[in-house]
Amino acid sequence: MTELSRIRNFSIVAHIDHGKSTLADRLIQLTGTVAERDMKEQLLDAMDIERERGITIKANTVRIEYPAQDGHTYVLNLIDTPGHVDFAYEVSRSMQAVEGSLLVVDATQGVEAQTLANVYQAIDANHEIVPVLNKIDLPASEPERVKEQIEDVIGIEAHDAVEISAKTGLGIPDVLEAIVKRLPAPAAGDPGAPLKAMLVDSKYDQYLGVIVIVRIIDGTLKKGDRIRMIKTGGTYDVDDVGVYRPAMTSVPSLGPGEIGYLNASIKQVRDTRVGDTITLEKRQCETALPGFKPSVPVVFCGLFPVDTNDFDDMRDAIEKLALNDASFSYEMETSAALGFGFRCGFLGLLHLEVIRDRLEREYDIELITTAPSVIFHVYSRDGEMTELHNPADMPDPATIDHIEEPRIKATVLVPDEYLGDVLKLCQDRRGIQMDLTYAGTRAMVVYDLPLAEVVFDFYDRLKSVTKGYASFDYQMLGYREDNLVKMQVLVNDEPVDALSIMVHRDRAEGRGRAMCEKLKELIPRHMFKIPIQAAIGGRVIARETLSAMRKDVTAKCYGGDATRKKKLLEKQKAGKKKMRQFGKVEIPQEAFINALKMDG
Ligand SMILES: Nc1nc2c(ncn2[C@@H]2O[C@H](COP(=O)(O)OP(=O)(O)OP(=O)(O)O)[C@@H](O)[C@H]2O)c(=O)[nH]1
Repeated sequence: MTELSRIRNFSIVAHIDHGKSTLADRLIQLTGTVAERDMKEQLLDAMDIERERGITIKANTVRIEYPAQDGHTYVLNLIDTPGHVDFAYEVSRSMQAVEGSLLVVDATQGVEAQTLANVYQAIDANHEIVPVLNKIDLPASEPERVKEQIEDVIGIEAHDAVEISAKTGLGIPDVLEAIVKRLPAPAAGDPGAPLKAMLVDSKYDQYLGVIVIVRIIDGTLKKGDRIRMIKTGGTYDVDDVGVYRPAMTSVPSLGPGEIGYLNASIKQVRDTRVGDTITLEKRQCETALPGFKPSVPVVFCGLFPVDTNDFDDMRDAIEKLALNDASFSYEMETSAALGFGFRCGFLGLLHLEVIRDRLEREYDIELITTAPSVIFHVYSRDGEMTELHNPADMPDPATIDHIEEPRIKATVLVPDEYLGDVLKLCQDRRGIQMDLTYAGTRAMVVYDLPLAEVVFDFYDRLKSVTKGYASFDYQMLGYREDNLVKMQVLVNDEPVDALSIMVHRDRAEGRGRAMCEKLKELIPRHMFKIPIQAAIGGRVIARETLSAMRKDVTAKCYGGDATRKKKLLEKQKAGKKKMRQFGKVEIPQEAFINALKMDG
């Protein structure tokens, strides 16, 4: 057990790409926590998707031993937090487990939307905060300007910010000293008291089962203890207790102030709740840690196998994924158009992408993803509210009194010259401006927006209209009534349920027209004429006609060119695999998503 005054627990908060993972790597490297030859970039980002996209999805932790200038050796526990908005809840939980934060800001970029969102969470958790300006090796870096910006926008002292380059290693020793000198030691706990530990995070290990990250408040945790999770009520025998250095290393026990892992033959991540209190079965602590909210899915979409024969494999894969991701929900869904599949719920769009990628990659299943949607609250005339997860389940409009939709508070930081485009985009998405302020040459715009207008392609559009210079973050505001209707699409007079969406009445015609035009381009011609219509209830509001095909694809290859002909036919065949049959019409997979994209 380490003496409390020699422990520092901290996290690193930053906007995506400002260098959080690179800094963590340097801290680990400089303290010799990992032998030089084992050093690979971004040690903490384990999953492939994380590596490829350079984003941190799941929080990780590492223990570093640092001999400080004062002659004492300190134990530094770093909790790496996810950087993306979808995982804000995990960030807020892991913040509770530490006392301080390094606020990393890219000195060439300055404060961004997620810098703000994350630092406010650190402030909420009463953290001591050390600002760190990264990337000062770059000629474009402006540390002085960014310091001023941190003071103006965030409102914390920044004149003594540590200036570093996580890439070259410049200034890293100063960061270590600042952690020891400027961050507080953990509050005193009683090692003899009944165990009280916070469940910070849990993850699944292929060989070891569920590994739980804990922060000890009071008492001592050791191998052989029988523990109880207060909220879930589960009891387990502890097989191993240890710390990440960053490799898992067993220790005899963990005491107050310490952060480490426990392994207790827990079968699934679902059995653990981030924020739960862990105590001993025999000697329980009197009070649990302050409550936590379970993370609830906010974005829903249907996932269907392209090849209906893959359904059983897909069910197995989804069940496996769900065991280890408590924030992902699913239920079976049958679509007249797409057959058997699943309606799945996610924390946000990135989460959706991650799960879809994993299904396709790790389990080799080709998927059709229907348009993401949100949960609408549908109030019937007799005052009852039902949650609508899928536009296809919309009750008879005659029975509906009104419909409410979730709204968000979106914060966008953007250089001046793109401000006009951002305002237009938000306005187009039914946004209501709440605030507009300036921080240097950047504008900070706050909008009240319907989540439904954001989940689909808002972020892509924002990036494209601002050439990637805008940053974005959001939080839920609650539900509000609006004039919402369900719009259906009919192809060859048959409704395609996977293309049904909820839209604002005033926008229905525009959206309907755009979708019909898109589908006309996306659906290949057939031997017959195909009407494509958008309708609200029984009323058609937009219509296009796809004319009949005149000649087959190989017609223009005259007799001789056999290979070319074969290639064309093969291409056509491959294309077929990705098509779905709707009545007599085949619709290509990409049509389901592309038809819904809203262009400028
Ligand atoms: N020139 C320069 N580049 C850096 C420095 N620090 C990080 N980078 C680069 O910036 C990019 C982003 O760094 P990451 O460490 O992945 O950023 P991050 O904040 O961890 O990103 P997330 O994990 O997605 O939140 C990488 O390409 C790094 O190589 C630095 O000091 N100087």
